[in-house]
Amino acid sequence: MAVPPTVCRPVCLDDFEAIARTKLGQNAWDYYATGANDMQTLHDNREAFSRLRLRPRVLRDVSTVSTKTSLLGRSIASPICIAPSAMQCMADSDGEEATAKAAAAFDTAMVLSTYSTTALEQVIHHSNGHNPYWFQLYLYQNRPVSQELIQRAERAGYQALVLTVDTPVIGRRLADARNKFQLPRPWRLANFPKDLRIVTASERAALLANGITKDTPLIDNKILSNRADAGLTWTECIPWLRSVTGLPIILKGVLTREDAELAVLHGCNGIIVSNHGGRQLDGVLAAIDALPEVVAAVRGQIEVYMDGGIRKGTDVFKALALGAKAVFLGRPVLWGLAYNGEQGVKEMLQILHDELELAMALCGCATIEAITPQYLQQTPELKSRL
Ligand SMILES: Cc1cc2nc3c(=O)[nH]c(=O)nc-3n(C[C@H](O)[C@H](O)[C@H](O)COP(=O)(O)O)c2cc1C
Ligand SMILES: CCCCC(=O)C(=O)O
Repeated sequence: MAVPPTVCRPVCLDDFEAIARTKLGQNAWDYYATGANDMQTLHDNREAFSRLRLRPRVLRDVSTVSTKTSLLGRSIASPICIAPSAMQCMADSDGEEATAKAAAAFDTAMVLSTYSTTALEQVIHHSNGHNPYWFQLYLYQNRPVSQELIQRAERAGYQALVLTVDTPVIGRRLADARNKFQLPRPWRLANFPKDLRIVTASERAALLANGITKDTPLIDNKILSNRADAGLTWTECIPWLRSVTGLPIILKGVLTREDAELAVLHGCNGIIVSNHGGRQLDGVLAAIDALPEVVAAVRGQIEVYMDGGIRKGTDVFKALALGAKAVFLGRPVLWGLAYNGEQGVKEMLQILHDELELAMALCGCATIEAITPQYLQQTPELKSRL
């Protein structure tokens, strides 16, 4: 992982991480890099990819390799997309705007976090007129606040809502607790008013009575978890969403066949198989290990994507071979931003794209559609998951 100090031009995604480590302060680095509790799942997300072995075919014409694909019917240049990650301005002052420009330059999809440090209207402004922007949602007990956010996202032109379902409460991130993590000024959660108006007047009074103000550390004091609705259920939340929006609904954070079947049953339009980058329930299985059972459960009825631990072109290839329509990147985008803003994210995407093309050529796949489970060694462990 360590990059020699003389190397200033990253050549792989781990190089971006090593450089970002030298550029970010402890507060931001720990918030971005670490996971929940013992960080077992954070580690497994990557380790599980290395357990999958490729099974290449030869003498296939790979003189031209195309990574073109589509998301919910909209074409994109590559299946490598950008996951929602909060508070990107800590990595680079242009934050989410820099990321949005990089996504547009690559003609790929970006999901914007509810907790962005740039207002959602400002971010989509950088679209190339074609590449998909989706808005990630946390739902609040105070539903009018959520409804207003949804309507703003719709008005601004976001084409889908990504409802994160693995975060009814925030995971226990030890480094953030030790640092008493707080979003440094001048950054703020830009999709919300400056004060605590997101909660109702009586909730606000209760928070203030408990000594919680807008200056209290963010993660540790449960302001955000107080705001988020831990009471969401299939039968209430999805119909409510449907009643307030016509946008496609993607569920992010599904890891089991049971929930995948429920997602189809409740009319969701897609699933992102994810364990939130190991930041929520520590000890859950690696995202890539959960992918096959979710793909099998939905039986092609809706699109399935995945995120968690993607750092190499062969990781992307393996995820596609196991049935993901596309993959999403969390931390690598933050490392690209910390390295060199918009340019850094572009460089990071270019390297991963080139690595994917290389993996496709060396496996004998000229198109994304050609990538199937046959390109993976069928170990007993993998067979048990397929
Ligand atoms: C710093 C950080 C902030 C994140 N913020 C959000 C968020 O606001 N909403 C969300 O649904 N997921 C969030 N995630 C999870 C990512 O969307 C994604 O699931 C995860 O980072 C993928 O793993 P990777 O970092 O190994 O690529 C965040 C992840 C990180 C690292
Ligand atoms: C404060 C929690 C919201 C951002 C998030 O989802 C994350 O940090 O993983």
